[in-house]
Amino acid sequence: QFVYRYWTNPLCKIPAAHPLAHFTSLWIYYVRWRAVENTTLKRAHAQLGPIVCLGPNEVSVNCVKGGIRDVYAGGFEKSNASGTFNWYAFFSNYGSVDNMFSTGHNKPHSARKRMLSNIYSKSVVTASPALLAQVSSIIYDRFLPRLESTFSDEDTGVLNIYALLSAVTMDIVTGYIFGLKSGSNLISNPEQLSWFLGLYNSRRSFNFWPQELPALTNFVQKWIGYRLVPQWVDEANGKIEDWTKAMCQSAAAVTADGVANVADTPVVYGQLSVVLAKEVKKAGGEALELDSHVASEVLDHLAAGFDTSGITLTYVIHELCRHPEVQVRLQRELRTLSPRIVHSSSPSLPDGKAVDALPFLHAVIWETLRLHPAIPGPQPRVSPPQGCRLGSEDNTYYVPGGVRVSASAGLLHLNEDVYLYAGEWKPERWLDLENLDEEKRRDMENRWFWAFGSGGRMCVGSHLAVYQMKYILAALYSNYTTAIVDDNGIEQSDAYTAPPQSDKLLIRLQKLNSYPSDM
Ligand code: HEM
Repeated sequence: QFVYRYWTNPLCKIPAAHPLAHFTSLWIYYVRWRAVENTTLKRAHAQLGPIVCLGPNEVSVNCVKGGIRDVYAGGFEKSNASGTFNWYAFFSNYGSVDNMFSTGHNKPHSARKRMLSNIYSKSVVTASPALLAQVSSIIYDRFLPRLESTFSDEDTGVLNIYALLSAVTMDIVTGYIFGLKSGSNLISNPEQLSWFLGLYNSRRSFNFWPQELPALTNFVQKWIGYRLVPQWVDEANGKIEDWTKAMCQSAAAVTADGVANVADTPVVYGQLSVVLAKEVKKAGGEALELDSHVASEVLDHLAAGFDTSGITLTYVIHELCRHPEVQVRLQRELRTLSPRIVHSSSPSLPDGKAVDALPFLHAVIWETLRLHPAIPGPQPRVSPPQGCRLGSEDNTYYVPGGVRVSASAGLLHLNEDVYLYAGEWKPERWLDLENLDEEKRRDMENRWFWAFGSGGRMCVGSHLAVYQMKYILAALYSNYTTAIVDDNGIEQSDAYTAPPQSDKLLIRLQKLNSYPSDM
């Protein structure tokens, strides 16, 4: 039967990433358990080409045509038809309450996405008076004073910038979701920041069992009484859920009292709770249910939003420290902003459009998203019931329905034909793109650039992410020069979301105005 299954499986024609891959999934599970999946896939694609077989029911693709264009723009679902496989179900909250990200099937997913996409669109984000007021307050009243305070520390100007960036991005994202009054203030509360990061980061190494083998994980716990995931991980999740619900309740109270200050507008929470309330009413549901649905959705946004943006900013800063000449060029560009983002300008910020239009700031962020994507790992989908053909133009293979298919930004971004010297950080590659041949430009900018994914499940928060990252970097480098103090363990973790292995980057700030030539 084993041999029969092998010969009748169409995937056995696809080059195998390992001699066992055509026969069993054990090999790829072992790779995932050891947390070496990204490295393993990189090697496999380099040796075997743009499509490789990872198991009897699984392939990885690393091309645009016959790859991400068909799978992601083609609307492959996250869940199989029977609903027994959905890798993203792990991201539901409050005891399996789904959100947009965790929803397996496309129809309910698009209904939820329609409720939210307008408030995260580029036009709304760049023109939002509430967001501008929130970012102004967070930058001038929290972030710049926190940076300044490092000069009264014993180790003058030295700080773990990764932790602070997690705090700024969380404060901005929760500010937009819940309003400034109800959102977090992790920048000014170092104890709350360590409490939150402790809970959030400690769970990572336990993702494998519940995410890859949820049925086995439940079975072992129920029938053998052994927990593959320790109880304290559930408790940590519970505390993060309670923290989020408290922010929801505060935003509801602020709304009920009438929002007095534009910065306190709970933009996302406000819209979502109104639209979902209508849905629940139509379906005849309970108020309690509504609260959990709203909370599950916004918890996913705040987690997705702070983590990925904080990781990206950490690598921008690390690269800028390693390339002081690029840092000087960026600082020179930031001096053209009006007003400049220095303390004396408070509370005015330059217009979002002006910050967005700075070409060099854009280039350093884009090059970092390319070389150090915050989500470099595979994004699994399921082939449609009728099957499909995948692989590069001259070499395509039939893939039957129900097969796990994925692509990875960390691999697509290393294509030397599209990004010359792909392994090097070269922000200048993003400048003067209009001088490039149209096809080449589209390859670089759209087709192969995949930091935010593509298709219907693409990142809904990409414009908010870019908006906040630009303001944060502009504020930092308008005031300081940065240098590395300790970057041991800065290499990205081999994971779906990939923070620095050490969870830290120690840098030293030097005030810019101490350099007359920089003024
Ligand atoms: C540099 C920052 C960011 C990066 C690199 C990033 C990347 C991504 C990627 C690659 C996906 C698709 C993942 C998959 O399908 O496996 C995604 C989805 C998503 N992201 Fe982001 N993201 C960022 C910031 C944000 C922010 C600020 C938010 C806040 C709202 C956010 C919210 C979401 C949500 C809700 C989804 C699910 C979308 C859907 O299911 O349709 N992300 N993100």
